[in-house]
Amino acid sequence: MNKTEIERLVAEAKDARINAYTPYSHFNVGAAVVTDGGQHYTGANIENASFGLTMCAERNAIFAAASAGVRHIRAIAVIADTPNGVSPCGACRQVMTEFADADTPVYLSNLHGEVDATTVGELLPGYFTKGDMDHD
Ligand SMILES: O=c1ccn([C@H]2C[C@H](O)[C@@H](CO)O2)c(=O)[nH]1
Ligand SMILES: [Zn+2]
Repeated sequence: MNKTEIERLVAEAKDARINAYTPYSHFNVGAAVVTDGGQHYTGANIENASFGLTMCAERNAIFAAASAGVRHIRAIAVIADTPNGVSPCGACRQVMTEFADADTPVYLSNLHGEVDATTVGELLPGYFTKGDMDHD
């Protein structure tokens, strides 16, 4: 991902954040993914009165891509109003691994222009995969 591509993905995550539905936490998150084919998908966090049913921005973006038939993601950006780049929750880290590689870039961003580049593998070392279900 070059600088222009990263800036575009972070800007898309920021735009998606506008549609966050957060009457309970008031913590708005946006996410954007770009696929191997160059298609872009976004998501925002959507809360529920039954709090546990809340869905994070990252998973909404990834599931939007997957629902459109995408099976591999090239990069992910996440943004929130945080002091440093927002830290994805454990569930989203695991879901990222399903359609990405250990070295797939993840850009953790905030509204002050911070963009911390990390990877799916760094975010969740030892993540559970298909191969972990193999047995004889
Ligand atoms: O990486 C994260 C962390 C939290 N949230 C959402 C879930 C909930 O709506 C709010 C507070 O946890 O932030 C996300 O969307 N992504
Ligand atoms: Zn999450």
